[in-house]
Amino acid sequence: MTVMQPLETAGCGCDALDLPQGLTSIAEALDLISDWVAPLPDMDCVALDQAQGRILAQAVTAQTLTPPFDNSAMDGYAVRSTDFSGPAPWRLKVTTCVRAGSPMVTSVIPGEAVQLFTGAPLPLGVDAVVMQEHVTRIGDHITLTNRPKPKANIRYAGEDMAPGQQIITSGQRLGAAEIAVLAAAGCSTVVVQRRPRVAILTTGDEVRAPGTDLDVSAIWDVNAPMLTAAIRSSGGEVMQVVQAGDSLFALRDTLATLAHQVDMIVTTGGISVGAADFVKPAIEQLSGKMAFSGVAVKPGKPVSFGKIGSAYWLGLPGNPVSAFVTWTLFGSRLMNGLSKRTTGQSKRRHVVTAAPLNHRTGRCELRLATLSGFDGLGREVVSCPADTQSARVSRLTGADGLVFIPADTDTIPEGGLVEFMPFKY
Ligand SMILES: Nc1nc2c(c(=O)[nH]1)N[C@H]1C(S)=C(S)[C@@H](COP(=O)(O)OP(=O)(O)OC[C@H]3O[C@@H](n4cnc5c(N)ncnc54)[C@H](O)[C@@H]3O)O[C@H]1N2
Ligand code: MOO
Repeated sequence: MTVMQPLETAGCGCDALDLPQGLTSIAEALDLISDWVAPLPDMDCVALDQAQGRILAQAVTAQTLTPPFDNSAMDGYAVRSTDFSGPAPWRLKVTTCVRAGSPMVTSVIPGEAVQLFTGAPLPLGVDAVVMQEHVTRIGDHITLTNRPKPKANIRYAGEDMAPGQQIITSGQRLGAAEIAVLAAAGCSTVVVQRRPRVAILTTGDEVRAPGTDLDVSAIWDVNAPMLTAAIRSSGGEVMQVVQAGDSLFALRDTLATLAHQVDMIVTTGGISVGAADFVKPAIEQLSGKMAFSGVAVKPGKPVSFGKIGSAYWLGLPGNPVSAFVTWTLFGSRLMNGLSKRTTGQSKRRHVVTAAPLNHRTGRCELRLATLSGFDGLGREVVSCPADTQSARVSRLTGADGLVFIPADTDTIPEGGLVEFMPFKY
């Protein structure tokens, strides 16, 4: 067994004092998001078949026994273990047959057995079920050569869930497993957190909607479709997707309008130091508040977070890989905070590298990584084919997650230990 060191919470190294001035460390930025975000108070009551992906708002307690009655776990014969004294073989008379969904047979007397199908209610007086493969049946008699163990192949009432038992805590995201538990407990509806309402605002005079013709120096909008998908899969409701040019006044007015309509605005682009980067000046004109402006992360250095009125604002860089990485890191923290999600969040874990990784010190680098199996010591191995290029979107497919190369590390040798954050969890 390999024992790895525990992960440091601020293990990316980007909080070191000698690192880029004015940038917030990753750990501090994540803490600021958690500190600033107040969970949405509203809840919805939804039918169980509409609950997938929603966050449970109230713990659920079993109201009844599950299973509701003692029943057979096998197709076979219900018997009384007291009938098996003396030497084998033993011969019993089969009096009747009970199927799943049939009424219970009330009595089985010594020397008799009842044929049961899986799920059929157990008759009174029996204490074991013998699989039909383990008996010889001739006419209405069965012969057994092995003594049945008491309680064999019986599912007892309440052995799965008992009244008063908490079966699922609040804050869980409902997937197939949780929905199975709720269905077994007889819940037809559940109380879930309201989905965070999100607006996406992409900036850039050069950005065009996919499907339109590109004139000279124009590019298609990658960020809006990508973020629409990412926000929906983190449980958000995309209310508006707006494409704005690089104009301070247009951005200011659009942000002001959106801030009244949604819980959260995600912008992309226009937050660096260029003369046409107007997102922060627009927020300043709206008297917005800034929690952090720039993080010691590569890619994604300009990522920023604050509030415009009552709406949260997450400002992602324009480069699509930077926007993807910073959404993965910070956007999901924000969504989880808004929807009170408490469990199942992306867990960073240790893996080892398939080849040496070189890195320019200064910012913690999040490099796209592909899981490639296990080494001879049973440790999970990742490959990071190339350093992160914030505009090379094609590398996103095939990546399983992000490897953290600490800010102050210039080389990680082959087989070196690194933190890995999976995209799917
Ligand atoms: N002098 C400096 N220049 C830059 C710095 C710096 O520190 N000093 N930082 C660089 C880094 S790092 C990043 S990241 C970018 C971030 O800039 P912005 O967030 O202001 O983004 P834009 O300049 O608006 O766009 C960057 C890039 O991305 C393309 N883009 C924008 N939106 C989209 C979209 N929706 N879909 C696809 N591509 C998009 C845009 O055309 C630009 O090529 O700044 C560096 N510069
Ligand atoms: O911080 Mo930027 O995302 O490296 O290109």
